[in-house]
Amino acid sequence: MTLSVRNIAKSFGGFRALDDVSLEMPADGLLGIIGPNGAGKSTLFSVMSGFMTADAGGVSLHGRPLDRLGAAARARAGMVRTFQVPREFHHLTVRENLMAAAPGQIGENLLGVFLSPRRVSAEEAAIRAEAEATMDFLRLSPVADTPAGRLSGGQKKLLELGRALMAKPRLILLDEPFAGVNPVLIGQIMDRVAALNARGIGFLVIEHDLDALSRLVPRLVVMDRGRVLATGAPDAVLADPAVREAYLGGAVA
Ligand SMILES: Nc1ncnc2c1ncn2[C@@H]1O[C@H](COP(=O)(O)OP(=O)(O)OP(=O)(O)O)[C@@H](O)[C@H]1O
Repeated sequence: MTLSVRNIAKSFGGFRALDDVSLEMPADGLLGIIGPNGAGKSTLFSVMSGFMTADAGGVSLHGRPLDRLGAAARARAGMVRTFQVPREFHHLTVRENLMAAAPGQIGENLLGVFLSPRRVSAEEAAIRAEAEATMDFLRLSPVADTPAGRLSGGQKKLLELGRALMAKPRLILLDEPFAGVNPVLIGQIMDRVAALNARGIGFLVIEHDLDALSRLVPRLVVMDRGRVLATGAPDAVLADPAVREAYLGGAVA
């Protein structure tokens, strides 16, 4: 089973943010995406997850083209993304944020409440149980009743991962999961991602912390100015002179 990105192009005005980007990975794999600021990494995630439409090219998951689907439908098809700046509801608690992220709630549809109140409350109980299990898995239970706005940077990233998990995805696109996170919580996030991957959930991870990312993923894609510059094992890719030149202007240690 494969995630396949073929010849994606995306321009903003006259500026080509993505220029013929293709990549492929096993849908249950772990792939890192690196590159200098403005390389097009987040734009690629936006196009893949259906938050933006591509000008050309396509994405398929398990051979199924996703291009005609919006973000919610792609999430139902198994692919969800997180954001560089977490998008939690600040005033809601951690538990409420997780429950609000569950897709396809009958209770959201007012008619459903009148037609099948029992189904609505059964569904709410199931979502609540799922939120508890997710908090337990991510070790967020101690802050279950804390408003998300009061969490540390790392806890917010864990909550962002938890909100993605509530959609029961097969593949998660993580945008900078370690940015602004202290080293202890970076270790915890890495550990949880590895545990989820062992259960068969695939990950694409955009990250500037090359040290942490290289420990997490077996394969990296390097992007530069909207194109894929190199692909391979972290050690080999980071030793590539073209990558060193493009990425941090040759200053990769
Ligand atoms: N909505 C938009 N409108 C106009 N230009 C955009 C838009 N989104 C991104 N860009 C531009 O496209 C380019 C790629 O941006 P993108 O955020 O994808 O890069 P990135 O590799 O994720 O960078 P960073 O590592 O800094 O997050 C940048 O020059 C950015 O200014």
